[in-house]
Amino acid sequence: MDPGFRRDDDGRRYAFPWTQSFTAVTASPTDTIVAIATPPGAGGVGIVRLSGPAAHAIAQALCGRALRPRHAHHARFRDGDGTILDDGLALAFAAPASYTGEDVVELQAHGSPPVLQQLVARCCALGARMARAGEFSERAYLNGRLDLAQAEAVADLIAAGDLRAARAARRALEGEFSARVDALADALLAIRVHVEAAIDFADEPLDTLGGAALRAQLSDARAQLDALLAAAERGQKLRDGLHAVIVGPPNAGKSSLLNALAGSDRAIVTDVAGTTRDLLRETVRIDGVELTLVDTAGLRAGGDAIEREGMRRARDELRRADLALVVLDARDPDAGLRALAGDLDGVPQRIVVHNKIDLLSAPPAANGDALPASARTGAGLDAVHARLRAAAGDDGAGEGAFTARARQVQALRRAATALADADAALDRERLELAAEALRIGHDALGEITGRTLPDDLLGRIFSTFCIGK
Ligand SMILES: Nc1nc2c(ncn2[C@@H]2O[C@H](COP(=O)(O)OP(=O)(O)OP(=O)(O)O)[C@@H](O)[C@H]2O)c(=O)[nH]1
Ligand SMILES: [K+]
Ligand SMILES: [Mg+2]
Repeated sequence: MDPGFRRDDDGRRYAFPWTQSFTAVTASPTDTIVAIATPPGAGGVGIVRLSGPAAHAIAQALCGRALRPRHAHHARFRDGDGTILDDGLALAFAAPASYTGEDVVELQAHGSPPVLQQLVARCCALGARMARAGEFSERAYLNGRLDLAQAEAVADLIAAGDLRAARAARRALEGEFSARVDALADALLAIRVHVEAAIDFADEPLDTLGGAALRAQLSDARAQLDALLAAAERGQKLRDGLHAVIVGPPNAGKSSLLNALAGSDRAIVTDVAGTTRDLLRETVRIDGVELTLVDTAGLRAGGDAIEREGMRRARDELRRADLALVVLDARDPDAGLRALAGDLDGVPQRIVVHNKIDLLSAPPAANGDALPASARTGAGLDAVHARLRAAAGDDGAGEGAFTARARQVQALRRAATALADADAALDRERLELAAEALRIGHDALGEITGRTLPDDLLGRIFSTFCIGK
């Protein structure tokens, strides 16, 4: 069904505000869910969270008293036979002013796994059921407390590997990303209204129907979408971490560079060409930015069966890389690069390092984009750090990125393609085609915030969250 338009009784199309045409997934959960909200393992405090219509009644039975919303109560949590399971704080929130939009209770007990499990078991005996992964956030989404991009940002914030990723998730959680998607969707709706109206006057040339203004609006929307896509792609890298593969000819110093960047002797270094065979993965943090570095076997013709298998793995890994960190011997970098032949084709980004500059008799001459360095002395490594950090989505300012998931980036790309199609269709005055492309673009944007969402997507999205969130 077309979410942006309705037909009146005479069959004429009219625009229908898309935000209103969105019918929330109407499943209104009637059961009360419970889960341990703090991470597994022992801790000073552990929190059990309840959400749903019976949350307050269950907590009352457990604590032996009624809870006033938004007050901290000291309470003894008792089992069915009156045994004290633990004592702690109980906090109640009344619907709709809670994380999920339902009645919620948080029980803060001692962070002992068996105690917390007993509390959960008691809540279940009193009528709750165990929450599925992500079910609290799913309910928050279903009750309109968060849109989908914000709900995903909650999971991203929890999983953030470093401060920059956390900040980007925070921005998405505060709705900045959603607001930009919504603004763009509104702009597209206006364009759709215009095109649909023009279809009804198909005999007239588009120019007389405000065609120029329409084209200007569309090109504006495309520019906004491109900027949003760039910010989302940067955020996706922050979220997923950059996957950088170190490649180069044997003995160029790849393993030495990995060790220097990781700050520890992870990889075996010898002067024997062909030392590294297996892939060696290392998560490194460069000035607070997390990325995965993979050391690989040196690429060259020949080699024994083990080395050839190593090279096969290296090439395989390179195909999945976001970035190739190419290490060449500074004394003859060109020969090294030639040895890599077509191996670097298709890798989205590369950083070339001319290593072993300590062995040069003269200081290295500027050589294109290549970074002169020495894994042995540490010379030039700052520049390697800076380039890696930039490639990992940190533009220095660190602003402007939103954590984004592959799902969201794909939807933005689909929208961008659709708008390009719409533009091309308008060039040819094919209004029906343009209208259809605009609808596809509009729907793609709606998927990001969850305003237009294929039903099966919802379950898949929330099942990737952790329990208790
Ligand atoms: N002088 C100098 N020697 C280096 C430097 N980097 C690495 N080496 C030496 O070069 C040799 C090869 O280093 P590796 O790190 O094992 O090189 P690799 O590229 O991993 O080699 P393979 O795994 O065999 O492909 C070792 O003897 C290192 O000590 C450097 O910056 N300066
Ligand atoms: K070596
Ligand atoms: Mg090596």
